[in-house]
Amino acid sequence: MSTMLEVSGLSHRYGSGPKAHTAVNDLSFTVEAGQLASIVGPSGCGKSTLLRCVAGLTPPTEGTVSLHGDRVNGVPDDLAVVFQDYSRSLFPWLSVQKNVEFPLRWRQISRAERRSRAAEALEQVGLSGVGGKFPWQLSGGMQQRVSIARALASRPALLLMDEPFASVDAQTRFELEDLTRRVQREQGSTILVVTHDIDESVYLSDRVLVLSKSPASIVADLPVGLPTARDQITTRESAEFVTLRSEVARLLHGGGTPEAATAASDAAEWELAERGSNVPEGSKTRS
Ligand SMILES: Nc1ncnc2c1ncn2[C@@H]1O[C@H](COP(=O)(O)OP(=O)(O)OP(=O)(O)O)[C@@H](O)[C@H]1O
Repeated sequence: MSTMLEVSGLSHRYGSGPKAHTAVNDLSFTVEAGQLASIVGPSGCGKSTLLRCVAGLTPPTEGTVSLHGDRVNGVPDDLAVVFQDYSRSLFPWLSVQKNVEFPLRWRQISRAERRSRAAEALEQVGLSGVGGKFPWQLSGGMQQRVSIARALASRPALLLMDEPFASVDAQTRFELEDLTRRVQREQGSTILVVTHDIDESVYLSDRVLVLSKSPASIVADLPVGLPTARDQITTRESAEFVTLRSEVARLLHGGGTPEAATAASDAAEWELAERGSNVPEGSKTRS
C-alpha cells in the first residue's frame, strides 16, 4: 500500500497574541491508499479545522499536508469534500445531473465525458433515473447521495467527509454508511471521515483516529479488525464491535473503567439524540 495522505506536525492557531486560540496541536498521521479512516473527537476539539487544513481551505500555522507526495497549498484538483449540510451544498436551480457535473466544468473534460461520469456516479449511489429531477424534489437522504455522487464523479484521490450523515434519519444514515463502504471497496477510494458518532466511526472504518479535547492532538490510532463485509445488525452486536466502541468512548472521555466507558458511550449516543441526530430508536432508552 502507498501513502495517500500525510499530515506532519500540523498545528493551527486562530488569531494572534494573547487572544490566539490553538485549535489543532502538532498532529501527525498518514492514510494509506484505499483506506477508510475516521476521526472522532469531542465537540469543538478542532476536527473541522483539521479537515479544512487537509482540504487546503485553511493554511496550517505550522506543519504540512501532502497528498500522494505533493505538498497541499490550496485545494488540490483531485480532492473532494462531502459536507453535512447537503441542502446548502447542492444548487436548487440545477438538475441533479447538472449538480453532479458541475465541478467537472472547470476541468478540461468534454461535455460527453461529463455526462457519462455523472451518470456513472449516480448509478454508484443508487440514483440512476433521477438525473432530470431537482434536488428539492428528493428526500434528504437522496440529496446527500447526490452530494456523494458529485464527489465521486471527479474521481478524487482523497474523499473527505465532514459529519456526512448527521442530518439524515437513522435508517438513511445506516444506508449511507453501507453505501460509503461499498463505494470504498468497489472504487478503491481513500476516504477520511470526521464524525461525532463513536459507533459510526467503528462501523465505517479500517482505522479510527481518536482526538483529544481542544487543542486536538491524537490520543489513539486504532485499527478496526472487523470483517470487511459488515452488517448493521450483526456487526454492531459482535463482541469485537462492542469492545472497540467502548475503547473509543473510554479514550474520548479520558480513560476510566469499562463501566465508565459504557456510560460514556451511552452518554455520547444521548448527546447525538439531543442534537436531533440519528441514534436508532431502540438505543435511546436509558437503563
Ligand atoms: N474562524 C475561527 N476563528 C476563531 N476560532 C475558531 C474559528 N473556527 C473555529 N474556531 C475555534 O477553534 C476550535 C475548534 O473548532 P472546530 O470547528 O475545528 O472544532 P470541531 O471539533 O469541528 O467542532 P464541532 O465538533 O462542534 O463541529 C473551537 O474552539 C472554535 O471555537
